Amino acid sequence: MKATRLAIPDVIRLEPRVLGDDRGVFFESFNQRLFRELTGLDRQFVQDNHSVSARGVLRGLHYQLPPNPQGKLVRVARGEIFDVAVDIRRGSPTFGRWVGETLSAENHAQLWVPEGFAHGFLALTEGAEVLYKTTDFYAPASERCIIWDDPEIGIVWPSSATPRLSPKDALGRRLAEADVFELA
Ligand SMILES: Cc1cn([C@H]2C[C@H](O)[C@@H](COP(=O)(O)OP(=O)(O)O[C@H]3O[C@H](C)C(=O)[C@H](O)[C@H]3O)O2)c(=O)[nH]c1=O
Repeated sequence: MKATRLAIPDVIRLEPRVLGDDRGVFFESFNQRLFRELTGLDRQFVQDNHSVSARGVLRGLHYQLPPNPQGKLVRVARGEIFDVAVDIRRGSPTFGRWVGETLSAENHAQLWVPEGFAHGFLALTEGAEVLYKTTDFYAPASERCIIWDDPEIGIVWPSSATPRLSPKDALGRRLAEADVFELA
């Protein structure tokens, strides 16, 4: 497993060791000890999520506020997504900045999105299957949404096509009006 801290260092790209033989491949998609050794984080994951998206679907930018903030460990089992994390911790030197990584079934890459970040992805292939672990349970009352194309954030999505959004996501707030985290 390899860990790479991105331009916002709290967001980490992880790449598992892939073992191939004449039958196919095997890799440990999650290992608590390795995760702790590579990230220095001691997180317990309590929920696994699985979504399937048509090409052009954009889910996000979502987050849960305290008392139910969620760290997410995201990977792709089929197809490809552009996965984005936005720092929404007021007081952070990278507040309002974003990082994005291409995650795919082929590259096996994963993204650790910490609590305090909004998360979203654009499905780049038909039927993109995204699996992710979360560090707290789903809490709709704590959930918030920031609009995907907020000019203040300026995410450069890898498609000029208008994405397919849920009604909820289409009504996402701009960062300037959103409830955000306060960096301790
Ligand atoms: C997130 C979640 C949703 N649901 C129910 C609520 C709705 O009836 C249905 C679809 O929910 P939603 O439209 O919020 O799903 P996504 O748009 O994929 O939301 C997720 O997408 C972005 C990328 C995220 O980072 C979050 O994990 C999450 O917000 O599943 C549950 O029952 N449990 C859950 O944990």
